[in-house]
Amino acid sequence: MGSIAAVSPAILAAGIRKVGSGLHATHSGNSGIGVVTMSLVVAIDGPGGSGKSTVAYRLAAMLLLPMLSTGLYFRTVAWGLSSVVLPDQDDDTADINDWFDHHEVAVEGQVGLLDGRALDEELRSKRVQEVLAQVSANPTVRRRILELERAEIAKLGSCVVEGRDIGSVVWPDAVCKFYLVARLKVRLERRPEEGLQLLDRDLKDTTRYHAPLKVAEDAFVVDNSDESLDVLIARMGDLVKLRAKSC
Ligand SMILES: Nc1ncnc2c1ncn2[C@@H]1O[C@H](COP(=O)(O)OP(=O)(O)O)[C@@H](O)[C@H]1O
Ligand SMILES: Nc1ccn([C@H]2C[C@H](O)[C@@H](COP(=O)(O)OP(=O)(O)O)O2)c(=O)n1
Repeated sequence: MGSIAAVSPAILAAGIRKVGSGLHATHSGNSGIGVVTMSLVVAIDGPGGSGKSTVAYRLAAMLLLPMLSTGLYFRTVAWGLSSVVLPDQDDDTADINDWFDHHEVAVEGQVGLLDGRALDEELRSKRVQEVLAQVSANPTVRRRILELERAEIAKLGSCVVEGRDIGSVVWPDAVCKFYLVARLKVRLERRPEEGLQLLDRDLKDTTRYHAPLKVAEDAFVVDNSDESLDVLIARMGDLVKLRAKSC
């Protein structure tokens, strides 16, 4: 694990432990022999209010890559499931599989799509906030969303992906992994509408049995409490380029 706070990208790069190439060769074309393209996935994980979406958006723009906010899958499913069935953490129910079999969940930009209907403000509603942690802890929900996330990342090819378990579970071979943190006071100030519910979600996200929020062992921990976004993005961009070159 590294820290981005005070050291230069070159030193940081030397401290990275390599677990995979981070570059995936994908074949396109019906023959199976088609063009070989290389993809570069950047993973950004961290707790709520640490700045993941903001940083992912800015980093993706700088690197000219698309971004994917995986929290939107969980919020969209929480919205859909909350009107049907509330899953217990360890409940691997047929009901949930059935729900997924009969509904189409997708993410496009910063909106979730449920059966083609765009959900935006709904995803930050009280109804979603109340069930989000419970839905996110359910193993069936996680398994079904994991399939969607991986399919979307494979489709995008190269992208910046943010969430809770991207570097540890969804895409462990990401070329560069960041784990964002920010002081609690700062996070609460940045998320006034959520208040102390943020703490509750932190606790549930980090202690759930399936794919808990944790720092991947080869991730850079980035403190986003005080640094300006411009400085942070420039450093992170340098690191991604260094990592991509070394693969
Ligand atoms: N370095 C920063 N300086 C100032 N504001 C920031 C910084 N990083 C994030 N923010 C702000 O904090 C809020 C929460 O950030 P967000 O990206 O939504 O966090 P997350 O996706 O981790 O929940 C947003 O309003 C964002 O503009
Ligand atoms: N990769 C992910 C992304 C989100 N989740 C769950 C857990 C989170 O509390 C909710 C909402 O995620 P989201 O990224 O929208 O939340 P924040 O903007 O970080 O507060 O979804 C997850 O379990 N795994």
